[in-house]
Amino acid sequence: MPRFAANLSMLYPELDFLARFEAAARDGFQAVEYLFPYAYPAQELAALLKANRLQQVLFNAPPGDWDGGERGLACLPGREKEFREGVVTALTYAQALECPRIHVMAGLVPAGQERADLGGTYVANLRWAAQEAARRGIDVLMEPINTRDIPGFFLNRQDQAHEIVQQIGAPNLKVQMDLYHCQVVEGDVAMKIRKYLPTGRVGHFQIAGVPERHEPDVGEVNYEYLFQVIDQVSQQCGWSGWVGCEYKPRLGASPDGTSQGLRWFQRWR
Ligand SMILES: O=C(O)C(=O)[C@@H](O)CO
Ligand SMILES: [Mg+2]
Repeated sequence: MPRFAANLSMLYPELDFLARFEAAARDGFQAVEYLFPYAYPAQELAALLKANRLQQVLFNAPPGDWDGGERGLACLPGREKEFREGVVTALTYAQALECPRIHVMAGLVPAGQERADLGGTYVANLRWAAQEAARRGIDVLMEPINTRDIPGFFLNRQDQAHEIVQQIGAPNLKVQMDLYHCQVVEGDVAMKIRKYLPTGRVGHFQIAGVPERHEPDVGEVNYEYLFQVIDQVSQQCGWSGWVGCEYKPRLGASPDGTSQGLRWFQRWR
């Protein structure tokens, strides 16, 4: 049965970030993920996880100047030092939070540069990150993201990501398969789950309704069907990861809006 993690960067927007842990636990989640932990001491977050009996299953490495529009450093020539420092910071947090994986965002193709010019930097950075993470028993994830949400994002397709994972050949380098982005960019989602999950190269799923990125029971994708596909294929291949609920509640920040939108979660909690 798929196991679901609450994405605390998107869910519970009506609450302060630190209050979202308790809300997620109250709604029946046993795990959480979110973008960044760095605004808080790791020990404070670790205590919150423990108090609410939650596992941390994913967060992102520092992405560069997020407020300035950057979305990762991994593909950017000339930013290698900052990339490495960020990965070390992320791994230090991951150890303190007992989190088994970090997501390293690829970054935006800089104006005036071609995607093809950035592949070497991306591969070299990921290879380095995977080696560093392996020494600590942590997985490094790369996520294809659609360019409607993040114009200019370097990595967009599942096949691109899997090709790079195979090229680098590090067992702890995996793909974060966000089914929302997958549907927006390429479709044929169930067949892609069937194709890629048995390879052992999928480290994590994320979900959201398409196209508004609301609850999974809102929109054009039949997630009940996809959850059964994940369940069947996982049983066949022994996959035991998490599915991150990375969506914007359709009731927005109205009081209790996230909890009201969790009707779809009743039978999975
Ligand atoms: O945008 C997504 O999708 C994510 O999973 C984030 O980690 C990256 O912005
Ligand atoms: Mg995602």
